[in-house]
Amino acid sequence: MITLTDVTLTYQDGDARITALDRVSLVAREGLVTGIVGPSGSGKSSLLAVAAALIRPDSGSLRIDEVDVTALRPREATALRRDRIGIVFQQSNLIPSLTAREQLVVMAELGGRSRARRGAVRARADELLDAVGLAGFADRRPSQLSGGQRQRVAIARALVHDPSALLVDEPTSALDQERGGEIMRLVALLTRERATATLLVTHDLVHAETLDDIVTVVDGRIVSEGDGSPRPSAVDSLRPARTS
Ligand SMILES: Nc1ncnc2c1ncn2[C@@H]1O[C@H](COP(=O)(O)OP(=O)(O)OP(=O)(O)O)[C@@H](O)[C@H]1O
Repeated sequence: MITLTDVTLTYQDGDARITALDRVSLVAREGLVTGIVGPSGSGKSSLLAVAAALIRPDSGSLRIDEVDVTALRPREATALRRDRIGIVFQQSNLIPSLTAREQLVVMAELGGRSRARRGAVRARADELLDAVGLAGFADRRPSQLSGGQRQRVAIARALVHDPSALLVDEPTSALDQERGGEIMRLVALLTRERATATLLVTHDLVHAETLDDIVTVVDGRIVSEGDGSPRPSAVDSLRPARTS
């Protein structure tokens, strides 16, 4: 579960300060995708960055499950980010020289796993690539994959440490509508299967049926939120996705 309580975030802008988030509170529950929508510049990415423990807010708190992240020392926050938080960026941010499998193995080894466990790490990478519809693509480099496939690798990579929080920033922005829909359904399916609390920023609602809950941000404030319970259409629309 991700819990933001009364979060305010400002940025220095010359002599002035911009308030990007203004006393924002929200709860994202495990097994559900909470969509964050709102106009450009409203604070969506800032909200995601705070929830990912990438930016510390000026005030208010972030909890991941039972842990108050805002009370942690920087090193503890880094460890928590690695172990409990998976992040998927707008662009897939893959390393060009690595194969799909290696992208996941490198992420797994950031956790300091020993060589003795290499076989297990590789098996885990292949299991995740299979889960995102990329069985058979493990040896391809990013340049040998389509945009949708690259985004699938990025999603698999975010799941390597079996996170409880999954944060996804505009995953469809580089894709056509059909591929974008496949990625959104995949995120929804994995959210349920792996019981992640998923926060997903999107600028449009074309694929709204894959969201369980929708939070609207305007001028750094939440102006509307759902009731936190799954919408029937979101549950019904899930099917195992294949490669795109
Ligand atoms: N590093 C920064 N320094 C100063 N101001 C910033 C910084 N990052 C964001 N802002 C400002 O904070 C506000 C919120 O920005 P944010 O990127 O969170 O919005 P957004 O809703 O994600 O926008 P978009 O949909 O265009 O990506 C905006 O006014 C933006 O200009």
